Amino acid sequence: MAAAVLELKKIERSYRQGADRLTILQDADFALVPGEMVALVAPSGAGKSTLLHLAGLLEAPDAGEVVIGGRACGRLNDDQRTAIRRNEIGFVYQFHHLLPEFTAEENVMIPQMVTGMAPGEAKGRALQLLDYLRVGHRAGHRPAELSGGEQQRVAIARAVANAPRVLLADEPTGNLDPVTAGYVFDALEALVRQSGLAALIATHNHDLARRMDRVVTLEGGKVVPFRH
Ligand SMILES: Nc1ncnc2c1ncn2[C@@H]1O[C@H](COP(=O)(O)OP(=O)(O)OP(=O)(O)O)[C@@H](O)[C@H]1O
Repeated sequence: MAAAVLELKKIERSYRQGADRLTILQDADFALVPGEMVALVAPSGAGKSTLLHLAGLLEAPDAGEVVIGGRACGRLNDDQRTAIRRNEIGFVYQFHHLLPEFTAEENVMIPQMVTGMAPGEAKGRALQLLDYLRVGHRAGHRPAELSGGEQQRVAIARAVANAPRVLLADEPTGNLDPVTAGYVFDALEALVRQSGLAALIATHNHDLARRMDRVVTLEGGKVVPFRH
């Protein structure tokens, strides 16, 4: 089996709630290998977003280690974590979070230019990705002029613009009607399969979850296989 691109090792995470502590993750382990698509299905409030934030270095665990591409991230400083987040991790959220004043193409160019890529090259890759996700014909439009499904496909293109190793998605089709959700998921799946990216996708949609390689859930603070 290929080496994991994302590993969570003995992760602990709890939140203070008034006088109490709410334990979300306790001794949680998880690993994701290249080319793998894993669904994270758990009830609301179970800690899906927390797990994705920890995996994406947006939050730090209370204990345990997040390892990305073989590199333990716990002792890295903010700049080093930001660099890993920019280059190795792509995020897709339930709401697209595209920049409203910029076109679809520009939204996909910006993260590339932040890492120093020349505008011409960034534009070429943006158009290629938008075409691949079947929104190339909408490249010159601003987010408000796009449908929900188109917005999410642009958000996916943006998330993979820097060719990350890991894609983390939090309910990426949660705002869409079932048919549009299916189309957006088709595009996401094709991209993951074609690029060898590893994806962890939180979803409430069991039909989409079944199409992934594995389905996991959160139980007793641990990541465990989902059983029907
Ligand atoms: N910063 C915080 N401070 C205190 N409690 C928090 C914080 N973030 C999350 N929580 C609590 O931790 C629990 C898990 O939250 P999380 O957002 O990870 O759940 P989720 O499984 O993603 O839920 P949903 O499906 O509704 O998005 C919730 O009970 C939430 O209220």
